[in-house]
Amino acid sequence: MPEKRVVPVISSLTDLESKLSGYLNTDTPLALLLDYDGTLVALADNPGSTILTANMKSLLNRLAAHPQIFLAIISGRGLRNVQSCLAIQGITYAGNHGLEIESGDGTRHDYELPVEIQKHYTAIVRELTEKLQRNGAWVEDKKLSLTYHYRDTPPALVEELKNAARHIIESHGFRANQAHMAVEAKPPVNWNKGEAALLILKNQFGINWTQKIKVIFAGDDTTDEDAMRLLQGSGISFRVSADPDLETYADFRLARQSVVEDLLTWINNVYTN
Ligand SMILES: O=P(O)(O)OC[C@H]1O[C@H](O[C@H]2O[C@H](CO)[C@@H](O)[C@H](O)[C@H]2O)[C@H](O)[C@@H](O)[C@@H]1O
Repeated sequence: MPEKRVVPVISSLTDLESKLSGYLNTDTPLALLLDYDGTLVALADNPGSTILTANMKSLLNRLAAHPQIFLAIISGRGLRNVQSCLAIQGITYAGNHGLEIESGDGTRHDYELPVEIQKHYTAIVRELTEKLQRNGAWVEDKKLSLTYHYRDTPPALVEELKNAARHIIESHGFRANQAHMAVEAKPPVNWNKGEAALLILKNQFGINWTQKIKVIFAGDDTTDEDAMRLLQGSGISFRVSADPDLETYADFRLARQSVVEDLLTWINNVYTN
């Protein structure tokens, strides 16, 4: 059973070139799996205000177009939402922490939530909205999972609202995950970003994908740890965090979100030089 631990940090392109020298080569295909918020874009005040920089967009488009690179985005956002944020055609997207997946050719995989769980979801949205959508906090209803945001809540009220939200979520049997200035409510099913990543890789490369490809995953949040855990030993994963004491299932820590640009630049350099 893998365990979380403090891992080496990467702070620059030079670091990547030295610490991962030889991991990638032009003869071996690469599956590049990436989270969105806090990874491809800096966190913003509101989910509608994230900015994908021109250089990141250009790097992602170049990587997506490379014949040896398979690109998938695995996000906590709703599927259509994250697709519209990136607007890159022909790649695979997973939304709602992997509950809904659409590949580049339009093939879908939708995790069927049992009716009982769907009823609880509706009840959580109603209860959170009625009781706790106040003092700047709000409910992002993504139809399969939700995010309770409290970024604009006065600090003195945060603990109270957060605890009350967790209580409502858990009283309906849902999982409450701490996220960035938010609590994510996820259905109690054995499906997460890690399971979604494995399914995407199997569908794209077959059951023996570990023998055919290199895999890189990057994410910044607690929900990304599921992918880091399940990919341990079969790929290399990176957790974006400024915390030197952070314990993670990833292989490396990226010191800040801007180092993701270095990661994409490094991959682009390997495959295009
Ligand atoms: O899995 P991700 O792609 O990282 O999505 C995780 C959640 O991201 C969004 O919330 C977070 O980012 C917002 C914009 O930067 C920020 O305002 C908020 O405080 C963060 O929690 C998104 O709104 C959620 O739906 C995603 O689950």
